[in-house]
Amino acid sequence: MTHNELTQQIFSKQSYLCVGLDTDPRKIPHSLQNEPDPVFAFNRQIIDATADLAVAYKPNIAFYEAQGPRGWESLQKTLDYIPANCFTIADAKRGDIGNTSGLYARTFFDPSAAGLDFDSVTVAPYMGHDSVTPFLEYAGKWVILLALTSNPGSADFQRQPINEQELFEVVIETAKTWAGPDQLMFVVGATQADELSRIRELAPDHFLLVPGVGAQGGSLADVSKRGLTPNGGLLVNASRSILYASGGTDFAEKARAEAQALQQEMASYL
Ligand SMILES: O=c1ccn([C@@H]2O[C@H](COP(=O)(O)O)[C@@H](O)[C@H]2O)c(=O)[nH]1
Repeated sequence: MTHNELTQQIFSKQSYLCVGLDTDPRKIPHSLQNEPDPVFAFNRQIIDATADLAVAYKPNIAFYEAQGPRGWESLQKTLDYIPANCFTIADAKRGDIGNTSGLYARTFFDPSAAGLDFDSVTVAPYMGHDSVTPFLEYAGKWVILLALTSNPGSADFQRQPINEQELFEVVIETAKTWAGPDQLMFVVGATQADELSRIRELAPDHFLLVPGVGAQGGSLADVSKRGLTPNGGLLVNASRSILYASGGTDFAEKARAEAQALQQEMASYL
């Protein structure tokens, strides 16, 4: 999906919601446990309940890898089920020497390899340009680079001063020389909303993927006030607060209600 297509989806759905598919088999309602693939059965109902409210879906790969081959099968079925008008994110946080990154890129972007055809993958910047560029070689695919993450440990390295900047600022400025806003986004945690104005000065045209509203307590209002651009420019993710809004048979209905509350608030900011 291109930058323009994503922007169009945001304005037509009046939403910049990304639903995180962090599906933990231990949290799936009992009513689905006897399904042949409980994870896919759960995801399918979540997608059906939220597809008109969300512009993106983000399966976190850890939840699928932890299930071994069954998990990869659930991931592939889930990805195939996501409607074509929704942007897809493999939240895998990959990055290695170039030769190895090339294989990670193939895994998520080349359907003839592992069967997966994501629009984007999250990548860690720590190993530098040659660990990121193999992902950028796939035309039409996106890298979403970790910049300032939502967790407390983000202070350990990302906030360290370096040449009168903080490390996350150096990451953004440097990575902007590797790819433009049509292929590169940055991850900024919703819990870091205070830094968003500064980040917007550095990256006025890049999409930001913002996880951390809902279970992590980030403020959608603060993120939107500081991060929205005339083109939208944000994908705000919520995972647990939507997926597990109810543990009962009404889980899809309750997930929809959570997603709708976020979408309606987003519409008021657009
Ligand atoms: O800085 C980051 C980067 C990634 N994540 C991921 O987003 C979701 C958040 O889940 P919630 O349940 O809404 O808290 C999860 O997959 C994280 O691994 C992040 O939270 N922060």
